Amino acid sequence: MSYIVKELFKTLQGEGAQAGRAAVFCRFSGCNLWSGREEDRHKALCQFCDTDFVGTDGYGGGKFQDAASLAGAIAATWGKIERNRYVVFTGGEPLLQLDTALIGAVRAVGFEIAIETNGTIEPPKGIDWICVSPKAGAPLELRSGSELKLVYPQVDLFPDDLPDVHFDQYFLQPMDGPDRVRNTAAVTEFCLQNPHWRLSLQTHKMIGMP
Ligand SMILES: C[S@@+](CC[C@H](N)C(=O)[O-])C[C@H]1O[C@@H](n2cnc3c(N)ncnc32)[C@H](O)[C@@H]1O
Ligand SMILES: Nc1nc2[nH]cc(C(=O)O)c2c(=O)[nH]1
Ligand code: SF4
Ligand SMILES: [Mg+2]
Repeated sequence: MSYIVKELFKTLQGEGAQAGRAAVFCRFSGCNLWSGREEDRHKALCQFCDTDFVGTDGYGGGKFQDAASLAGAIAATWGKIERNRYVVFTGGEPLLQLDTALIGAVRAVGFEIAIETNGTIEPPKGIDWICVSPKAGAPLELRSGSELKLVYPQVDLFPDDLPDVHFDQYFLQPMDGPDRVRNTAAVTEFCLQNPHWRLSLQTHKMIGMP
């Protein structure tokens, strides 16, 4: 299977429980909840996306013919350090492309594997860290995993509206955009009143990391 990748870069995980950890981010192109075109945003199911995932023109992006070649590019992006190898598959929606072949290929070169997903697609086996970020109006197929990271506020999707979910950790992430400051204050207050939820800040944006 070939893989269409928007960008491939080394950074620090900016969000959630693994924030601050060095990682290679493999951003797959394409999403099932928005075309990625601005002219479509107003009619998309997910309308608040902060990411360009269209095409293959980002840093390290491209079409990779097979799992071995993409795993090789991920390993080259990480560099020679052997310890704590960590790759985060994201997008776009990574579960449109991530498969057992790629999971096996990156594990074979020593990587711990994480995913950032909107929770609408069942993942293949073998992922070490599953971060699910539900979207209002989209079916939530994935109801368990390592962390649930809910962008807040979303119309018609409140933290306690998520029935029958079983995650190890629960995060609220202020929606970035014109109301970021107000949204951050709202998340802070919500977490003070509901202490099983924790604040997730997009720290990479604060320190100028991709
Ligand atoms: C760009 S998405 C890609 C992965 C997957 N499609 C998803 O939605 O989880 C990566 C993370 O950024 C979050 N995100 C997207 N737009 C955001 C925004 N405007 N403010 C805060 N977080 C945002 C998503 O909810 C998700 O947790
Ligand atoms: N540094 C950094 N951390 C991230 N955590 C989730 C991200 C994403 O876009 O999936 C992301 C990202 O784009 N950059
Ligand atoms: S589901 Fe994720 S990648 Fe798709 S539009 Fe929403 S935030 Fe962006
Ligand atoms: Mg991002």
